[in-house]
Amino acid sequence: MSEASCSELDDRHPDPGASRGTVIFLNGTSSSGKSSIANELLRILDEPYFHLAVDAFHAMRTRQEMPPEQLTTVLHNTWRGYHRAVAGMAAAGNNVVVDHVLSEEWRLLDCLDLFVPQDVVFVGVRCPRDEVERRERKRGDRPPGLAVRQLAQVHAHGVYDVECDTSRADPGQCARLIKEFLPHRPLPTAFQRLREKIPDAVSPG
Ligand SMILES: Nc1ncnc2c1ncn2[C@@H]1O[C@H](COP(=O)(O)OP(=O)(O)OP(=O)(O)O)[C@@H](O)[C@H]1O
Repeated sequence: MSEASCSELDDRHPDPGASRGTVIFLNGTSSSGKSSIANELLRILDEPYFHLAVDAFHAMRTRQEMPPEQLTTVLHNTWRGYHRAVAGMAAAGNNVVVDHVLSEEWRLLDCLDLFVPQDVVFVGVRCPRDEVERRERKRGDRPPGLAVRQLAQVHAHGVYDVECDTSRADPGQCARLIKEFLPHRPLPTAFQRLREKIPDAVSPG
């Protein structure tokens, strides 16, 4: 390729190089209110953000029945692909809101391995047991008991940059708390501290 055509290509595909996106990582059980906060964040944040939800990835999959062993692998690979899609979007300079359920340890290890730790704002989305059960019953589109089964593992790592209790604050208030936190993020971030705590944070997944 000639020098001229190379520079034309560069003009059409500007590469800002060093810039990476911020990842606002919402973690909580099902029905804790993550999607509601993500929607509010996209409404109020000044910079462009993408809400990447794993449900959207599951919805892209073909609908045909498969045997249980295959389904287990396909679900696992969907999660792994989702993590890599988030990392890829952030690496290309896009800001991302992730809503995630860290109900299996490998998911956190995989994210710690993939995401640039100083770019992650790790948000604990807390909601007490009685209230998640009430919401789950009311919405009726999640298997009964799902949120309670996830409660013990989801927050087991114990470290966040910022936390909200959605039984005390509505999604708008939680989103504003996160927005106000963004310009004052102390270092090391929760992801940096977790990588120190778990030095071989390389996913077995
Ligand atoms: N702060 C809140 N106060 C009261 N109700 C809320 C709050 N946040 C969410 N809800 C309600 O709880 C239900 C679940 O909310 P949402 O879909 O945001 O949860 P989620 O954590 O994304 O769940 P899932 O992981 O199952 O998709 C919805 O009916 C929503 O209206």
